Amino acid sequence: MNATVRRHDFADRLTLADKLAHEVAEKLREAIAARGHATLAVSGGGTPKVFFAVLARSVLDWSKVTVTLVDERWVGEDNERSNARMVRDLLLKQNAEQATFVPLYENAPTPDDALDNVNARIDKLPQPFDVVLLGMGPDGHTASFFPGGDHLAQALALDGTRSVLSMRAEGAGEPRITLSLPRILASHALYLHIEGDDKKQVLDDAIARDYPIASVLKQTRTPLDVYWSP
Ligand SMILES: O=C(O)[C@H](O)[C@@H](O)[C@H](O)[C@H](O)COP(=O)(O)O
Repeated sequence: MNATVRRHDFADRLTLADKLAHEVAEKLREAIAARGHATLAVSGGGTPKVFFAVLARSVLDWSKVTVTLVDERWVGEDNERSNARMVRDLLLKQNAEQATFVPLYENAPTPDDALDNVNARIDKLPQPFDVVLLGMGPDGHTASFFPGGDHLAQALALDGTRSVLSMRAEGAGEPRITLSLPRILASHALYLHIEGDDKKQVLDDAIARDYPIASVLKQTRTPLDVYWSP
């Protein structure tokens, strides 16, 4: 049996960004109304940039929202590849400036040196998250679940107990730190945001080719909403 997967296709990326921001903002408002607080875990990379800019303008009580990352490249915020830098530059602006940000990176030589600290930081956040947003690479990775990753099996183990793991892989560039699959699936709402025909094809092929994203498609814990535009 596979996850419940709902596909939402849009004519262009701006329409997608608008609809997804509207949906996510509503989930955050509902969480605040129900629990007094909301948690949002976002992905890095290039795809979410427009969506972040739209979401940042959403009207809600951002002072009650905690934002963290699904994964991070092990670089400081002075590096253009830092996902934290992108989140600060694009999402934590305008109304969303009031949100609290919990980064995965800290100033340590390797993700392994910081792993206990980062795990403790993430474990302090409410579980489940209210909203988790995933992206996907052309190689079928999501979060930092890269094909051939050194901790891929541990990260994908549904009975794993660590929230955060380090990851090194040929396709990853620098060492990474990533939430585990069970920590990602512990979410009231789970989205995959992808753009382009190439990524649509990768997603369609994912289970047959056993790409890492297939682990999200095959689990039965958490329904997945896929937002796609050309
Ligand atoms: O830090 C990262 O690289 C991400 O969190 C990663 O999982 C991303 O979502 C995909 O690589 C897609 O990246 P693009 O949107 O740049 O294609």
